[in-house]
Amino acid sequence: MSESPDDAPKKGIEVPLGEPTVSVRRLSVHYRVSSSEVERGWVSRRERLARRLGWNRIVTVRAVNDVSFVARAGESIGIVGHNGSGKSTLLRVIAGLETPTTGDVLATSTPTFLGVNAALMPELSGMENIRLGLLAMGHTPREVRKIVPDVLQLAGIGDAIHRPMKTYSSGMGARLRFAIAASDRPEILLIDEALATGDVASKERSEARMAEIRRQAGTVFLVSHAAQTIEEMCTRAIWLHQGEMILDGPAYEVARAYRWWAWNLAKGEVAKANGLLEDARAQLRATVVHPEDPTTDRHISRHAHPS
Ligand SMILES: Nc1ncnc2c1ncn2[C@@H]1O[C@H](COP(=O)(O)OP(=O)(O)OP(=O)(O)O)[C@@H](O)[C@H]1O
Repeated sequence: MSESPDDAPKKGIEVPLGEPTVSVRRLSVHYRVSSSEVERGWVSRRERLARRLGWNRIVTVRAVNDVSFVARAGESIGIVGHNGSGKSTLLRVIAGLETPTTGDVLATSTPTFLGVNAALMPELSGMENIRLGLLAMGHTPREVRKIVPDVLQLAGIGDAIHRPMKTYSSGMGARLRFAIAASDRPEILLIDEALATGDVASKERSEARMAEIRRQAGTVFLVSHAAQTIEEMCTRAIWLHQGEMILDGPAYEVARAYRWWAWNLAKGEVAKANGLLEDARAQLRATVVHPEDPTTDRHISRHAHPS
């Protein structure tokens, strides 16, 4: 963890809140996997012994565990947490790419998902990928011609746009994917780490586009390990830890709490870090809004999952 604690008070981004767009209700995603596949996280003594003896048991990984919240138009929500905390799984369920074990997600429109591995073709040039991507998003060839200059400007990768994508750096690829997905100014945009690799200029363009989506009463979700990215780009943040929601609040507050916890953990101050987790949980319990409350989701009718 390269980040250090920053105690300077931050103002954060403030936006007027609109109607609910996404409601996540008591969502859990549990995977049943062979014990030898579980590499990360805590392993019991019994499990260690079983592995040493070569026994293979089926264990449950609680990737997301009983998470609830309501997102509103005009919000950009950062999802922050350590490796394996459930960030990508949560985003995939909101995108409708994965079915939850229990709970559900309601959304006012189908979210646009922008993953690090969004399917672009490495052999084709950036320009060809833009055209194909836009056609795949349902645009007509005439619309594609109109939209391409906007995507090129947002991607900002110059002449490299005519080179095969397999020659791009991960940052260039990420910017291109963001530019294609954001060209639609979707009502609900889900981004998985794609912005973390950009340089300063591209980050500013991405930030401006996210602000524009927010102004048009859209909702943006951004998954990142980097508390700073979340703080700079989001209005609100959710901290996940081992699948559990630890804190939900203004991005600068959550980013600061997360950073302080991660810093203590990195310094080996485990007891202090555990205490900070407990404090954050207590704060969440004191502020939580229950999505079961009919007033919070009365405007949400369509299920996020196409099936
Ligand atoms: N398809 C799967 N089958 C089994 N376990 C999975 C699967 N997908 C994710 N997991 C497990 O679920 C947990 C959460 O994974 P997830 O990728 O959502 O975390 P993350 O916070 O996005 O991690 P990272 O920051 O490392 O990308 C991890 O323990 C992971 O190993």
